[in-house]
Amino acid sequence: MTKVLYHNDIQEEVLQSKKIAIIGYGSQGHAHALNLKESGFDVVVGLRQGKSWDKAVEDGVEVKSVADATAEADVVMILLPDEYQPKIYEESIKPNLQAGNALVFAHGFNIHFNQIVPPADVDVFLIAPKGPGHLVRRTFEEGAGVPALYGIYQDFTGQAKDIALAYAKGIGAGRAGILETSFQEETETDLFGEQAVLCGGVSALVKAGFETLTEAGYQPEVAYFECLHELKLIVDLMYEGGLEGMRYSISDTAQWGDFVSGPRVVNEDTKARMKDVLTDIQTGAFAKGWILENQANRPQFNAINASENNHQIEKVGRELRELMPFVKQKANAKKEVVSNGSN
Ligand SMILES: NC(=O)C1=CN([C@@H]2O[C@H](COP(=O)(O)OP(=O)(O)OC[C@H]3O[C@@H](n4cnc5c(N)ncnc54)[C@H](OP(=O)(O)O)[C@@H]3O)[C@@H](O)[C@H]2O)C=CC1
Ligand SMILES: CC[C@](O)(C(C)=O)C(=O)O
Ligand SMILES: [Mg+2]
Ligand SMILES: [Mg+2]
Repeated sequence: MTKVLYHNDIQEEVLQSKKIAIIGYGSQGHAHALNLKESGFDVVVGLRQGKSWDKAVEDGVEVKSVADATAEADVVMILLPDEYQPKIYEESIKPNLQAGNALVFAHGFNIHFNQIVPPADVDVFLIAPKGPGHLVRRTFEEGAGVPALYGIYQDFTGQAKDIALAYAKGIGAGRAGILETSFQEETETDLFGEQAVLCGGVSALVKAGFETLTEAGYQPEVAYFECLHELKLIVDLMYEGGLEGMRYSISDTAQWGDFVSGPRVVNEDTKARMKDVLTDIQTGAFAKGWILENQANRPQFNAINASENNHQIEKVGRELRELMPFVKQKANAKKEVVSNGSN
């Protein structure tokens, strides 16, 4: 079995004498900055003036411009949106990197697809949490953590692995498990997971289920609770006990329906489509399309986003969540950071 490292396997001294610049204070940025700071590390956040800057100051974190934070740091973690990283790297990070610094990513996209080409005299590695940034923060505060992958692209100092592991420990990943990967594996599996399963696959499945019920004349509220709201409760059981743990808690009727009807919906045809998605990722076709979409100022992204937000499942969901204060509270907490972080 692949070696999984945990909290007590890792020495953090190598990072204690270093200054860490977290560039960006969005979903991942705020979590890394606050978790590392509370783990005892010396953190500065690099930003432009704006909402994230104000939020970071409010959170008690030292904030400087991207150029100044990079210039004074030994370890520079880029937690900007992937699509903006190359430009900000060229303008403000690259000119301020010094030999022996570490350049760090939470996702391998820009290195793997050659959008950022780092100098030869720095360490380059990734620490990729396998979970949303807001959960990296929330689980850390709860005394738990989100697993992370580490991968070394360039080891100029000979210390890249030790620094990477200390960083992963500092954000709390050692409580859940830290695994070695490569930039290629992380990039391709992360893109595949978010497109085919976690985000794209699940959203399409939920919407198709909702539409099937409402088009058959069932109440949208019933369809919302059945196909979206309850998904979290079912996935929580999978998170805790795998498919077996989920099946332990559901009725035998549900489990039989799971066995006989699940494969009628997701089957070899679906797997063939998943393989197409993976091929587009591996060949770089997906990356090329995303880069071009950004160069054209996102016409398709914006149009699809507007139409998705207008779907009946979203309208009915907004109304129902207003009446569930325990759900609303968490959504608002997330929105506050997201609206401060996203473009
Ligand atoms: N989201 C996630 O949970 C995960 C993300 N990752 C990776 O982590 C990285 C960061 O992603 P994510 O956290 O989603 O990013 P976000 O979209 O949440 O980051 C937004 C942050 O970037 C700042 N920013 C944007 N443009 C600029 C600019 N021109 N100059 C300075 N700051 C700027 C924003 O500041 P402002 O308020 O001024 O706009 C904000 O603080 C990506 O590589 C992603 O793939 C990896 C694992 C999971
Ligand atoms: C699943 C989406 C993700 O890969 C993540 C939260 O891990 C992302 O890029 O946001
Ligand atoms: Mg991702
Ligand atoms: Mg991911």
